[in-house]
Amino acid sequence: MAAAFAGPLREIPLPGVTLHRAGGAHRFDLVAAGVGPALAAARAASALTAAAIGGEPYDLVVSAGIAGGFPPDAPVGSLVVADDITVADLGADTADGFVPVTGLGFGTVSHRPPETLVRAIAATTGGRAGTVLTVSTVTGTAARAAELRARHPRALAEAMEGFGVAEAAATHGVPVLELRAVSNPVGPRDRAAWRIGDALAALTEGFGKLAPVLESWNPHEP
Ligand SMILES: O=C(O)c1cccc(C(=O)CC[C@H]2O[C@@H](n3cnc4c(=O)[nH]cnc43)[C@H](O)[C@@H]2O)c1
Repeated sequence: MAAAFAGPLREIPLPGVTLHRAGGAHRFDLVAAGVGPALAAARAASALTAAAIGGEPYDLVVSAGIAGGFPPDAPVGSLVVADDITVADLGADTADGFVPVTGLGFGTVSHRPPETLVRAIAATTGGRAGTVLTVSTVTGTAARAAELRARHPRALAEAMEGFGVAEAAATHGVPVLELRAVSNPVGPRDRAAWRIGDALAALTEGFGKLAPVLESWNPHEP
C-alpha cells in the first residue's frame, strides 16, 4: 500500500508500532497492523494515542488489506468498501446457536463508517459497499461460509482486523473505514486458489485513488 503514495515515507517509531508518514499537504500515516483483531487494535490504539497526546489527532482511520469474498457477490480481485464492520465470532455458542455479545447484554459488534465517504470511495474505486466481517478463525468449510452468510446476509467479505481497528478508532471518537481486496473465496480451504498478488495490486490501485476523496471529505458529514 505504501506504493500508492508518491515519494519516500518517513519512519516514526512509537511504543509498539512504527508509523510510515507520507509527505504532502495532508498527513497520511501507514501502520502495519499485523494479523488478527487484537494486534490490529493494539497497534491502531498506539498510533491514535500518540497523535492525540501530540495535539494532532487523526480525522479518520482506514483498515485495509486482503480478504475472503463471499461468492458470487465479491469475486477474487474485486474491492469491497465496508458500510458495516461487524465482528462475527464475538459472543457465546449455545444450544440454540451463536449469540453475539450484544445478545448477552454487553459490548458492541458493529461499527458504521461514514455513509457519504463509503459512497464516494465505492464510486471512485469501483468497489462494492457492504458488510465486512471480522473473524479470528478463517473460514475453511462451505458449512461455515453458509452459516456466516445466513447470520449476515449483507456480508460481502471476511477478514481479520477491521473490527479491532474500528474499536480502537471508536475509543478515540475517530471515524473508521475498511477497504479490502478479495484474494480468495470464503469457503472450503484451498490455498492454491489464493490470488494474493492480484488482490494486493487491486488494493494498491484502489488506495491510490483515495487521497483526493479523503481530502475533499468533510469529517462533519454523516
Ligand atoms: O492457511 C489458510 O488456510 C489461511 C486461510 C485464510 C487466511 C490465512 C491468512 O493467513 C490470512 C492473512 C490475512 O489475510 C486476510 N484474509 C485473506 N483472506 C481471508 C479469509 O478468507 N478470511 C479471513 N481473513 C482473510 C486477513 O485479514 C489476514 O490479515 C490463511
